[in-house]
Amino acid sequence: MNAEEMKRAAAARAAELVRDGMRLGLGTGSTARHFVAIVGEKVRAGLKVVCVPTSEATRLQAEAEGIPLTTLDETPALDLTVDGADELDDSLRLIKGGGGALLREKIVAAASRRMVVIADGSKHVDVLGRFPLPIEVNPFGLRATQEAIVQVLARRWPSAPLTLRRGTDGNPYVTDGGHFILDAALQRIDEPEALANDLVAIPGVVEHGLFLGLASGAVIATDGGLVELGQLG
Ligand SMILES: O=C(CO)[C@H](O)[C@H](O)COP(=O)(O)O
Repeated sequence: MNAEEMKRAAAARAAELVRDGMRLGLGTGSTARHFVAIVGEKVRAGLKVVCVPTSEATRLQAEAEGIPLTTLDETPALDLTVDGADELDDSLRLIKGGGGALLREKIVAAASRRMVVIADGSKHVDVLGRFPLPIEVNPFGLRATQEAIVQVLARRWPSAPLTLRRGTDGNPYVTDGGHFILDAALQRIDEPEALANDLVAIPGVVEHGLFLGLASGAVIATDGGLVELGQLG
């Protein structure tokens, strides 16, 4: 299987969890895109669901698929969210935000009774951190917030690069919420809970890409077949 086939296979397994009447969170990224497409096929075949997209990109795709959408204001509790990840470990701790949608992804995951991660095997790691950790910040006071983050990181990572994410036009990348993203190249995060606590305490940090205690299960597509972690049902 090539990478796209693996993503599709993981998405198809997660789509088997979808039942009539469910309230779904729809993730963001190239793997979640397969899930949204499969849900679209099921909706056109008669499935009744309402969905909350985790980004404007996913909203556009879901609308094009004819998937009925709702908001967390109308529907504050969801049954299941299916989303991709940039990294996941055996304890279902994640790094997310490579696609820039971490804030809405985390809000939607936290509003869901279950979150199932879909990924290809390259995302499954022993220790989080090789993927740079996205940290979403308010543009106001960027420099001060950046320096505060550097100070916090310096306790464990004295020289970790912290880079302002830029778009293809060279300008700072702006999230759906109007924020910027700083990517922290940490290589290895041995205590993600401690780092998460430190980051949320910094004024100006809107959210970070450590998803801890949110995922209940995962479907990982490998050359040897699908591997399931945690609880899917
Ligand atoms: O967190 C995300 C977007 O903010 C994505 O879920 C993550 O980047 C994985 O994307 P892909 O499936 O394209 O590898």
